[in-house]
Amino acid sequence: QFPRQCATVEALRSGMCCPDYFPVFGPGTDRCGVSTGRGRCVQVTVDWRPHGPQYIHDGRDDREQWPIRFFNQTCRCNGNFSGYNCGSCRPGWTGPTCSQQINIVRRNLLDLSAEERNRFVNALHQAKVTVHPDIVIATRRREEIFGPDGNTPQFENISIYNYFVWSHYYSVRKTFLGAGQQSFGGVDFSHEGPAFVTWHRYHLLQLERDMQNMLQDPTFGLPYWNFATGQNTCDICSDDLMGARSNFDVSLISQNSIFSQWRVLCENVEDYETLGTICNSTEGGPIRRNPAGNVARPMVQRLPEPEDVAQCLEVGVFDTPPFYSNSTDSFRNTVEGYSDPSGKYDPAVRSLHNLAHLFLNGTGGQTHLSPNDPIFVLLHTFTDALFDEWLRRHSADISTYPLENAPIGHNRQYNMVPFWPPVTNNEMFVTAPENLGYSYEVEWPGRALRVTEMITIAIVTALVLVAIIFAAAACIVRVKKNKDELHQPLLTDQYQHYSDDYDGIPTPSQSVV
Ligand SMILES: O=C1C=c2cc(C(=O)O)[nH]c2=CC1=O
Repeated sequence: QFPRQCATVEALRSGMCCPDYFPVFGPGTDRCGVSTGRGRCVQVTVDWRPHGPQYIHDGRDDREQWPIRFFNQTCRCNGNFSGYNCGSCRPGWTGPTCSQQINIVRRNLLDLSAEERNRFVNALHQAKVTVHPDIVIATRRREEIFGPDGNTPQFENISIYNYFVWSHYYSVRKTFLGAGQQSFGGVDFSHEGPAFVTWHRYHLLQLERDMQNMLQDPTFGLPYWNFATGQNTCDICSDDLMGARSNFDVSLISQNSIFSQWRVLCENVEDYETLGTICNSTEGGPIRRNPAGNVARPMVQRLPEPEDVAQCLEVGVFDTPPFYSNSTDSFRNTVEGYSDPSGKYDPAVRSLHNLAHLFLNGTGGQTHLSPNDPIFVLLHTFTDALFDEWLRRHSADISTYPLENAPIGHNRQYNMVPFWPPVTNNEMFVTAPENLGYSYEVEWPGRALRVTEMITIAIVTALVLVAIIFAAAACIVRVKKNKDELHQPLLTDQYQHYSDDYDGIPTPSQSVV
């Protein structure tokens, strides 16, 4: 959420979070790398436009008009420079002056070689145990951020992967309304609205960049899981990938997988809600996963079909009013999985992204916990690939992305919670290869024909065939007639002339023949 340099009483009191890039003449002398033209410290721009009717507690949540409750000044970087102090590069650029263009390829996990699989699993584990070099998390609401003594900022270190988990939790946590009061759950800054695709896109970009820095490999790309297999098994749940099922407990991961050792973050959600605290970096129990094992809900015992993907990509409008989880004919609500794959909203349906989550049936199926299961990364890269393909096919048409009246956090110009430096939904609504420096190696399924289309094609084909047969018959008749006209009458004529009055000398008409 915030750079370590800004987790101080002074920074919080001043509202300024503009760390030095290289403080040549002491602290505060090179804010945002100003001395080398990387950037400068500016006022934060926030979205003041009205939000939708779902959120009714304005003034009560730190995430409103993000990030103004914490900071109102941030770095604005020039050119391809980026990051909290303009010390890094915009996605798609690398090198000391951020002038080298790169393209990262995100590949199907199942297409990786044994060595690549091993490297990816090890990289995830390294991210799980490596403290984030730049970012710390707030463990209290803004009201209590200075601690019991008013002088101890309540921030903690967190690992790179756990920061990925925590960011998701923070974006979906309920609004605390006071001790003894029920927290308000009608709020979600990353789901059930147009920001679903943009928020999760940035979430992944941030993890990918953190892992590139950790590995010192700017070409590292996150793979994806094509979850649209239509199967009732998890094809990436093997010990060389995301971990097989344990032989001892159906809902645990096999001990041959490193992921059986992972411990989850943000489990005690009831405590946070009643005490008004925030999840911290303390880990709890193991990852639970029981793919296709939810016997109470047969609908979530099978993964989406390839045909669902093909249909979803044909939904032509990005989002539709009320820009929520009951929107119909909305690409966003379809890929998120609250509509059926053709776009029709149906409250009983769970499809695509939602269905893949629920299929996992455990940690990965509960919104406040789901990124604890590393399958989350792969499930979301595939969802992002779908979003990118939709942007390509529909020419990145943002006209139906609402500027206002979307659920809180989802307006086009809203800064996505809890990312720092501020980044709007708008900035992620672009095709990835051209604007964000990554692309997907993926082949999309073609759409099967509908019954009406099949009938139409059959009728047209039959009509064309009949027309061809008629034309051919007419042709044959005409050729035959021509043949008759050319040969038979002439022979008859000639024969008649010669035979009728033949005297050995042809008449003028006979000599022409
Ligand atoms: O982690 C998630 C879990 C989800 C469950 C549903 C659902 O449709 O019930 N949706 C989810 C989204 C998540 O991100």
